[in-house]
Amino acid sequence: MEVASPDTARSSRDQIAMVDEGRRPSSVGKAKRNDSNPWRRLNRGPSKRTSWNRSLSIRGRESIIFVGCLDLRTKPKQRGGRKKLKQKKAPEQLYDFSKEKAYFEEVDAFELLEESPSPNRFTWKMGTDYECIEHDLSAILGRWRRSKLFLGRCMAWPLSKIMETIPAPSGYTTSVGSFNHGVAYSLSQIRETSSFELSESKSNSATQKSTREPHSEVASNFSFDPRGVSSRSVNKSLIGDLRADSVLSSFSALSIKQKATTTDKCEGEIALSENKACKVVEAGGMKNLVTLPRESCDGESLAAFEQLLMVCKQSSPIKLSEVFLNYCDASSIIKLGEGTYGEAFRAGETVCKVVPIDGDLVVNGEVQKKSEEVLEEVLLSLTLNSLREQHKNSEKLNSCGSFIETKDFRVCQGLYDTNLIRAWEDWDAKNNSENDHPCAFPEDQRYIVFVLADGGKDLENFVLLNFNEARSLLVQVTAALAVAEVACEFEHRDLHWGNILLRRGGATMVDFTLEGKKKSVSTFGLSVSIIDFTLSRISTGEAVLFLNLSSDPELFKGPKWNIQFETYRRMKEVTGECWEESFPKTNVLWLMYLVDILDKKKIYERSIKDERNLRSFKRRLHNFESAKDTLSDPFLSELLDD
Ligand SMILES: Nc1ncnc2c1ncn2[C@@H]1O[C@H](COP(=O)(O)OP(=O)(O)OP(=O)(O)O)[C@@H](O)[C@H]1O
Repeated sequence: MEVASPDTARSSRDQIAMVDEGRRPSSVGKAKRNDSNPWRRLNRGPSKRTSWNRSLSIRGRESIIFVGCLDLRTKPKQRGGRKKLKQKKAPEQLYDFSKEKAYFEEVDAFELLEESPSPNRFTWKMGTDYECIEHDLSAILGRWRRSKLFLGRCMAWPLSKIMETIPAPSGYTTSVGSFNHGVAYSLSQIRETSSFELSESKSNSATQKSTREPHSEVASNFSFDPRGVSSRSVNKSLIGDLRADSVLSSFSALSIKQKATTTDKCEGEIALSENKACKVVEAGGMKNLVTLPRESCDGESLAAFEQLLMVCKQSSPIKLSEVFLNYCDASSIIKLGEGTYGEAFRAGETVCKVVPIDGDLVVNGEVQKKSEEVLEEVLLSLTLNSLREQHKNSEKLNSCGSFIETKDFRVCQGLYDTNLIRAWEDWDAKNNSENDHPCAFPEDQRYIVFVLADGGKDLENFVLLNFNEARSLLVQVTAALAVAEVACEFEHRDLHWGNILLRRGGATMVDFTLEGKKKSVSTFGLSVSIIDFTLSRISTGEAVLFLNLSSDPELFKGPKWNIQFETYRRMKEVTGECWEESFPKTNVLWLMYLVDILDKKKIYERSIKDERNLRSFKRRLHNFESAKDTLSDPFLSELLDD
């Protein structure tokens, strides 16, 4: 039982609400600890966040880039019951890498400092409500897309093709046909000479490299089931004129694990180095493990990290304190809330969400996000921001202002700032944080800071006054989802009550444009902001960004009685686990969840008739396939002005 605290314009009587304690991984951190919750007690472990509430870092954001008929996604793992994906054909022809080569040369030659003025020299663009920094979404997207394309194409090759790209010493040929045990090839890159050496090893347990140049580093390890393999010649030259080291640096720039099929019908996995080591590769019942030297790892996140720096217009990471000083006095910083990944602090009129990235330290029971995942989240946020920009331009077909505005991003490095620690501890004393103390971060810890507009208080902790507010909330959320659905096939996929922020005192009407039609919603003084796009799916027009939720089975194992977990399970049914495809019905599922929350978990002034209307709306929701469809329901459309 939780006594909800009064909000600015709350009614005179105290409102008491039962609080739903079972929550999805990422929202656990938003909840106050409640020892009466049996689920929590069951899972109390040494770490504050427990295994069931682990979430996204083990999944990793994925993306598909549209290139003609090429599908450059990483293939999802096949599991029992999963719908087969429509596989687009891998390119039959060898790809012409000249453009990508030119791009990487351009990147190599790129002088960050030129494009990265110091933070003090930013040009500020005055928005209607607050200042924000201009981001060139298409340039960022283009840069990201080119690098993904390059990597995707390299990885789209069948294993046999990759083998053919390995220039062996003249006349070097190997036959693998007669082996009846595991075979692993280690591809060694000798930087000094820009040439390669293929080393072969045969072992039942672990790969042993038979030859290794003193200056070489293992860039990747191929392993496959040798059964059925006849023989293979590897003395082929590289494709086109692409330099071999470019191919390898692209391999090491992202950690990708992908099935590859040789022309000899044997299957195997290409495992690329991920921090410190190549993955364990299992094929044909064999396990092969290759440990990489440290140097090969640092390059791995470089491409994404450099792009992040570019997005932030930085030449190098800055200190956390430098970011906050842009917005407020250090002493005025207060912590507002926490999630599995981020700590949200108020800094003046903005909210800075600090997310540790790229480190080895497990934080809040989670592996830290990688630069490449963050980069895609940045792209997603900017795409949603563009709906706001369009909002200012009345000519646009689809626009709305209900997704939280991301004003800026910053890459930081160093110890957690003392003022942030003070704010963290103050919050902990009052709210009993579920997150790890930030003192644990090492000196070289990197962070991404999302500078956001202040959206107010989350629905879980906000006290609604009356049915009009509840209804307006539903209309505003549905309208925002409908606009984003139509504009960029957006699905939030995690719209629990911690991710809807509310504040009072705004305009009496909010406007949006849907398919060229301008509409307004009565707010009854309440304005809604939707946050946290970590699980969201979006199509930027050139790529689909999504998260393979099936990589984290825990997400679907929450208690049966919990509507939030039921919603994840329903999403799984609706999508058939094809998370990359568009299923606007998932937005409707979250609207059903919201109606349930407003019906069962929130207390506010409402009549019996209001309750009946809300429940019959919920029943009708089953018939809708998208938020856009839902908007036509009279329960919502009565609050809309054309
Ligand atoms: N723009 C904002 N304005 C006000 N409060 C915010 C804002 N962004 C985040 N918060 C607060 O911080 C909390 C955590 O934010 P958020 O959900 O984005 O973090 P997260 O780590 O991504 O969460 P998750 O665990 O869901 O992945 C929110 O529930 C909210 O209380």
